[in-house]
Amino acid sequence: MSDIELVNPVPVEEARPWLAAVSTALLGDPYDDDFSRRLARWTSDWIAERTWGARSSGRWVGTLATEPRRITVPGPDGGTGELAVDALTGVTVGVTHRRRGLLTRMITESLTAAKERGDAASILIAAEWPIYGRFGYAPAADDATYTYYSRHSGAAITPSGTGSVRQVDPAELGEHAHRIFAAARARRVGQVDRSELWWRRSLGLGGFERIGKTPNYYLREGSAGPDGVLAWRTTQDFELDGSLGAAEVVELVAANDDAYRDLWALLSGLDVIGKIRLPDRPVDEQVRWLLPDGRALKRTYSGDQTWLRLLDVPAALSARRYSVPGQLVIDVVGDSMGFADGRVLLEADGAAASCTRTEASADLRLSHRALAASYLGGRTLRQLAIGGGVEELRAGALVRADAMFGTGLAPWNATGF
Ligand SMILES: CC(=O)SCCNC(=O)CCNC(=O)[C@H](O)C(C)(C)COP(=O)(O)OP(=O)(O)OC[C@H]1O[C@@H](n2cnc3c(N)ncnc32)[C@H](O)[C@@H]1OP(=O)(O)O
Repeated sequence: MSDIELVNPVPVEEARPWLAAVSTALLGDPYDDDFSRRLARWTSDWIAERTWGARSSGRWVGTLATEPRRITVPGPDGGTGELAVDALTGVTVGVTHRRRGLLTRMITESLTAAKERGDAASILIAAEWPIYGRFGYAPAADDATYTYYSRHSGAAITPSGTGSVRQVDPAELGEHAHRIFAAARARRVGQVDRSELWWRRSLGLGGFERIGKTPNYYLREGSAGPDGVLAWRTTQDFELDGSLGAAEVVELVAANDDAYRDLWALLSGLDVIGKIRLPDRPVDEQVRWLLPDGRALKRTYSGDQTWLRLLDVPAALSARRYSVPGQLVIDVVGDSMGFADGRVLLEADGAAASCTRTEASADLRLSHRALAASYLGGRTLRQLAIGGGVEELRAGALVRADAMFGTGLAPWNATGF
C-alpha cells in the first residue's frame, strides 16, 4: 500500500483513466460506445479542485468528486427555498484496494474542503446503505417506483381541459425544459437543481450525444405557455396474440396541477401498452387521487434516495422555514469530525427563522445524523427515535419539533448526480 498516492486536484487531462476506474467499479464498461459519451459529460464541467483520486503504480484505484448543487428546502407558506450544497459523486475504490481506508481518506478531505468553503450540508445518492453513515450522512429523502396498469378498468384519467400536449423533438424540448423544471422543482422540498448544461447533456444537444434508447418527448402547454415535460420509451413490444407492450417513464415534470393531470392523461391513453413503469418518483405520487381506482397504480418499491450530512447546523436550520412557529434548544451531538456538534437555539415564526449558538438548557438532544434525516421534513423524530440519537429533555419538545420540521408533501429528488 505504500505506493498509493492520494491526488487532489485531479487535472482534466486525467479524466479518461479516472472515469474508467469509476466505470469499472460501478459495473459499467470503459470500452463500450457509451463510455466516450459519459466522458464528454464529465469533462464538460470538470472541477479539478473538487476531484480526488488514489493512484497506485500509475493506475487510478480510487475516485471521488463533488459538485456545487442547490437543493430545495422548506420555504414560507408551504413553498420552498434554496440551500447551496456540496454534492458527492463518482465514489469508487478498485476491488484490489478496498477496505484499506482509501474512501475514508478521500471523503475526510472532501468534507473538510466543503466545511472550509462554507457549505452548510453535503448530499449524495448512496449505492449501498452501510457505506456513508459513518461519515455523518443520513437518508433524508426517499423515492419510489410504480407500475401504472393503464388498461385497468379504473385507470383512465381525464385531461384538465386547460391546455394541450404535443410530441416534440429534443431540440424543441431543449428550449423549454430548463424553465419548466425550475418551476416544477420549486413545488417540492428535496429537489436538486438542473442546469441548462444538464438538459443539453440529457437531450443530446449542443454537441452531446444521448445515452441509451431515445425516449418519445412531449411538451404540455397551458395558457401561460409550456409547463410540462413527459418522456417515455417502450421496454416491451406488443404481440398480435393480445399481449400488451410495456413502457417506462423517463421524465414527468409538471409546473402546476393541470399540467400534471394532462401528462398522466396522455399516459392513460397510450394504446397497445398495458403497464407503465415509473422509477425515481415521489413516495406520495399524487395521481392516485385522480384515478377512479387508486389500485391501478402499484408502488413496487420505495426506499432511501438522497442522503444528507450537516456541516453547519446554524446555517442549515436558518436556511429553511418551519410549518408552525416555535422555539427549540437543540443539543447536537455525535459528530466525530466536530462539524455539526453544538447547542443551538432555533426560533421560527411563519415568515422567518433564525438559528444561533446558545448556552441555554436544551429541549432536545439529537445526534447530528437524526437531525440530518429529519432536516428536509421527510421523517419525524418520533419515527427515528427507535434507532437512538433522539432524546427529549423537556416534555412536549419532540411533538413540537416534529410539527415544526414537517412538510405537506414528502421530500423528493428527481435528479441523479
Ligand atoms: C455517492 C456515490 O458515488 S455512491 C457509489 C459508491 N461506490 C460503490 O458502491 C462502488 C463499489 N464499492 C466501492 O468502490 C468501495 O467498496 C467503496 C467506495 C464503497 C468503499 O471504499 P473503501 O476504500 O473500501 O472504504 P474504506 O476502506 O475507507 O471503508 C471504511 C469503512 O467502511 C466500511 N465499508 C465501506 N464500504 C462498505 C460497504 N459497501 N458495505 C459495508 N461497509 C462498507 C468498511 O468496512 C470500513 O469499516 P471499518 O472502518 O469498520 O473497517
